[in-house]
Amino acid sequence: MSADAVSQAGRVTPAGGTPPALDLRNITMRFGTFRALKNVDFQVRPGEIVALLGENGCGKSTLVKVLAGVNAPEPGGELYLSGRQVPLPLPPGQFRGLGLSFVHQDLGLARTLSVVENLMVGERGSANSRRPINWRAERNRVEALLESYRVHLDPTVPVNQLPPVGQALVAIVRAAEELKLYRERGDVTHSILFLDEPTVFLPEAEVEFLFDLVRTVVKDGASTVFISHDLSAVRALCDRAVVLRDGEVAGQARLGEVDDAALVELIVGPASGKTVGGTHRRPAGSALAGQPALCEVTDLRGGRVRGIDLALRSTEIVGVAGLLGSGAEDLPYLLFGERDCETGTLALGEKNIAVSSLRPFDAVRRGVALVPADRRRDAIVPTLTVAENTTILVNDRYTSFGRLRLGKLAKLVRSLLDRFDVRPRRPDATMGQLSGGNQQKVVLAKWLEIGPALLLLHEPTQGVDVAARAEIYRLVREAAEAEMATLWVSSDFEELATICDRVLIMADGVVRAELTGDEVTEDRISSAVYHYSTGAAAVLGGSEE
Ligand SMILES: Nc1ncnc2c1ncn2[C@@H]1O[C@H](COP(=O)(O)OP(=O)(O)OP(=O)(O)O)[C@@H](O)[C@H]1O
Repeated sequence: MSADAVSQAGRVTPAGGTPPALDLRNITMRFGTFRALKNVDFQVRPGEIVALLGENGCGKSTLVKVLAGVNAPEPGGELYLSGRQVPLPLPPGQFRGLGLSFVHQDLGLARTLSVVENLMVGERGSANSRRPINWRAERNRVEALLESYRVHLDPTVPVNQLPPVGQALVAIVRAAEELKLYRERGDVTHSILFLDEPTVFLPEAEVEFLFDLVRTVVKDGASTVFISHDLSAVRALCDRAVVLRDGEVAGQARLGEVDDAALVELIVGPASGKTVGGTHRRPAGSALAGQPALCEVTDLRGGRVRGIDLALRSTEIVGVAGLLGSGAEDLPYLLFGERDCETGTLALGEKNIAVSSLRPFDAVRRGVALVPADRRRDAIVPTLTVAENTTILVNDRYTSFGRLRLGKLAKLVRSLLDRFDVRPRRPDATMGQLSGGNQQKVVLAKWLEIGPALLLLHEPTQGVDVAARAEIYRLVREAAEAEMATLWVSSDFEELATICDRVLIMADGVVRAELTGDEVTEDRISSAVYHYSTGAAAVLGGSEE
C-alpha cells in the first residue's frame, strides 16, 4: 500500500449501526497559551485495538489524560461512550465508573509489594473483607487469575524482582481485571484499556508475552488503545492507527493497508525533510582493529556482573545485548560508580581507577557520562526548568568571579535545544511539562555537553519517536568522532544493529560472544542472545535486584 489508504479524518463510520465504544469529538486542550490539542476527533470501535501515534510532544498523552480526568479540555469538546454522552471535563477518578483503565509508562505498581498484593483489585480479593487476609487463599486466587490470562509468573515475588515484561504483564492483568469488574457490575457496555508506552523496547519473544495478554483482554470484551513509538510492535498488535501531528489529527489508516514509509510520512509530515531509517554504523573498511584502546576495563565484578574485561577504542560505539539478569543492565551503573562493585579497574586515558571506590561525582570529573534507563527516577529534576536541567553539569564553565554568566548560559541552552530539536523550545518551562521523548533529548544534550571520554548509555532512545531516534544516532555518532568511547546497552536489537560497530553478547554475568562487521544484524544479535541465555520463559521467573 500506499498513502491512498490514509484518511485524513479521525472519525470512523459506525459498523452496522453499533456506536463506537469511545467517541471523542472536537477536543481542544490548552496549557496557558499553548494549544496541545486542536479540535481532535478520536474513535474506537468495540473490540478494536487502535494505535495512537505521533512524534514526541504531539499530544498523545494529553489526549489520554483528558479521559483520565487529569486534563480539562476547552468547552465545545464532546465525549460519547457506547453512544451515551458523558459531560466533559471528567472529574478525577470518574473513568472507573465509565469502564476505562490506564497503564502508563511507570505502570503504577507498588514495586516493593508482591504480585499477589498488587492484584488485590476491587472487590475480588478477600482484601475488602474486615476479616484478616487469608494469604493462602489470595495466592491461590491470583495463581488461577494469572493462569486464566496464560501469564506464568510466581505470585509471591515482589514486583521489583520481575523483569520489565513481567511487571508490564502484572499491570495489564490488573487493569484487565478492573475492566472486567466494571462490565460484570453492569456499569458499562464496553470497556477500554489504554496502554501508554507500557514498556521500553522488548526483544521479540518478550513482546509476544505482552501482546498475547492484550489479545486475551480484547477477546474478553475490551477495546484497546496502544501508544508506542515502536512501529513493528504497533503492526503486530493493532488494527488501525490514528496519527496526531502538532496536536491535530494528521490522518488514520488500517495497518494492513499502509506501508512503513506512508506511516512515517504521516507521523513526521510530508515535507519535514527528516531522515528516518538507514544505518549509522561506521562505514565498511574503516576498521578500528589496530587502534589502541581509549578505555579498558579489567576484571569487573559487582551486581550480576561476574568478571568482565573490555577494551573500547576512541570513536567506537560498542553495543551490549543480553536478557534481563545477564548483567548487561548493571554494566553502565558499575562503571559510573552508581552501584557497589567488588573488583575492577577502569583505565581511561592515562588514569587507572579502582571501580570499587568510584562515585558518580568522580566519574563525571573524569569524563564518564551515564544516560540511565529510568529517566524519571535518575536523570531529570522535573521541578527545575529545562535550562537548569540542560546545564546542571557545566555551570562551573560559565562562572566568572563567583557569578554565573547568564547570557552565555542562555545562549548555550538555546543552541542545545535547537540541535536536539527539543519541543517546545522553552528553556523556562519546567522539565515535568515536557513530553517524555523531549525530556530524553534534554538528558542526552546535558551529558554530551560535558564532552565525555566514555559515554555509557542504557536504553537511550526509550520513548523517543522514530525521527528523533535517527537524530540521536547521528548526534552520538558525531560526538563519538570527537575522541569518545561509547558503551550502548539496549534491549532493542534493531537499534544496536543500526548504530554499533560491534556488539557484545552477555549471559550469566559474562561476555559470551562478540559480533563484528557484517555479523552485526538484528537477527544475529537476537539469536546469539537467546542461544547463550537459559531461555526467554525463565526470564519471567524473577531476578534479584
Ligand atoms: N502540564 C503541562 N504543562 C504545560 N505543557 C504541557 C503539560 N503537559 C504536556 N504539555 C505539553 O503538551 C504537548 C504534548 O505533550 P504530550 O505529553 O501529550 O506529548 P506526547 O505526544 O505524549 O509525547 P511523547 O511521545 O514524547 O510522550 C507538549 O508540547 C508538552 O510539552
